Amino acid sequence: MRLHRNLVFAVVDGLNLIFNEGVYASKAVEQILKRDKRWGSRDRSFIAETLYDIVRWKRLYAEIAEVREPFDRANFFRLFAVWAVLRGIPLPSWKQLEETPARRIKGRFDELSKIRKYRESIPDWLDTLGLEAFGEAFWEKEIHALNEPAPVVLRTNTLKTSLPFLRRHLVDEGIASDPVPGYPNALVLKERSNVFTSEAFKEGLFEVQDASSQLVAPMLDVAPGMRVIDACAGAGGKSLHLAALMENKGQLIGLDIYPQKLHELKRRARRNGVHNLETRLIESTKTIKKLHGTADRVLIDAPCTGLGVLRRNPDAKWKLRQEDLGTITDTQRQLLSDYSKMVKPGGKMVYATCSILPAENSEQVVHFLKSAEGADFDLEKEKHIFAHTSGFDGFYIALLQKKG
Ligand SMILES: C[S@@+](CC[C@H](N)C(=O)[O-])C[C@H]1O[C@@H](n2cnc3c(N)ncnc32)[C@H](O)[C@@H]1O
Repeated sequence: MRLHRNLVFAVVDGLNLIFNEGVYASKAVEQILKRDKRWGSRDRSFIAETLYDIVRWKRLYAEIAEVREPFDRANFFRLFAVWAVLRGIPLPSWKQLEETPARRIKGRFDELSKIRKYRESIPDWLDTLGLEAFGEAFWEKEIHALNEPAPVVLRTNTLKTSLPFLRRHLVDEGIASDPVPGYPNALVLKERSNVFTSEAFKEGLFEVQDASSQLVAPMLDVAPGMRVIDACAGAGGKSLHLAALMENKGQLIGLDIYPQKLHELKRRARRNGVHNLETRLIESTKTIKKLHGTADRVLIDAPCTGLGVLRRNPDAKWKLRQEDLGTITDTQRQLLSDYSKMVKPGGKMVYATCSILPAENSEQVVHFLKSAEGADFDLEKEKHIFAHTSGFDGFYIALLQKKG
């Protein structure tokens, strides 16, 4: 592999955006890729994948490169040099990369790989937390799996097509995919590709959604004609799935506190051919009070640490601080208490997170069931989904039923 100057410089600029300007990795990649229309798909993949790799392995690479934050430009080139040397990619003789000690890099890598927090490139607090929650053997497997790059998984939009038809349609566009046993609407791409530019996507035949995330909406046990509330709808990954399961019949209400997310949800709903969705911005407690006791089904896809989706958002390892955990669990507790009131007697509620931490998951449900609001609910079933056992994102999904 030959390294091209403008691509490597783009990577360095991307690292600066992420580590010095606080831009999310996904946004930084988007921003950098817009820079040069002449870049082909290989160039784009090189920039995106290298950026994600260096973000994922930041702690390990910084330790090997002997650089400390805040990083300057020279530090970013050193991180890049570590990335290249560890992949056996010959370094060009640019002045930014001269004096790269290749042999020392490999030696440091071998040495540091003996220590989990460096090998898996995670902050100390996260390593301690994982160890306490799961014990060493389980934690090692899970954090290792969470550092693997994630496959691209599609969810067939059954309002518009079927999985076999979508699969054939994608082949016609040069995109090969495989069904995933146990996930009735999922297709996993054989090779990473930018599916957002495909005709099938523009026609709303699929959404990109991890296989574990595709288990959330079916757990809510919805049927056409019901009144369903997606209380933390965001840009609507789960709302769109719920609408498909409801066959566009009944009423689906998507709530969130951010108008721009609901705006994006409406845009996606149009592409998906969803007609039974209404969005409502939560501006005060009144929005929720008006809905008390009215819903057959409520989904609380709660804001969380995102520790189950590190494969997609490796920068969460560095953005999240240990002290954030308390604020996040307080919010989750409050949402369970407030939003469960929207469920009708006899109705059902799903509480879900894309985290693996018990404190955000089963411990929240146990606490809720012991509270005054939770006394009316029974836990029907729960799924603890881990990356190393499922091969997909880490998730937690609990189904609760309100007594009749
Ligand atoms: C895990 S995300 C939801 C993802 C979304 N359901 C999906 O499938 O694409 C959590 C969402 O909760 C929203 N949120 C945060 N605080 C909230 C609150 N107090 N009430 C409702 N939504 C809230 C966030 O804006 C975010 O969109």
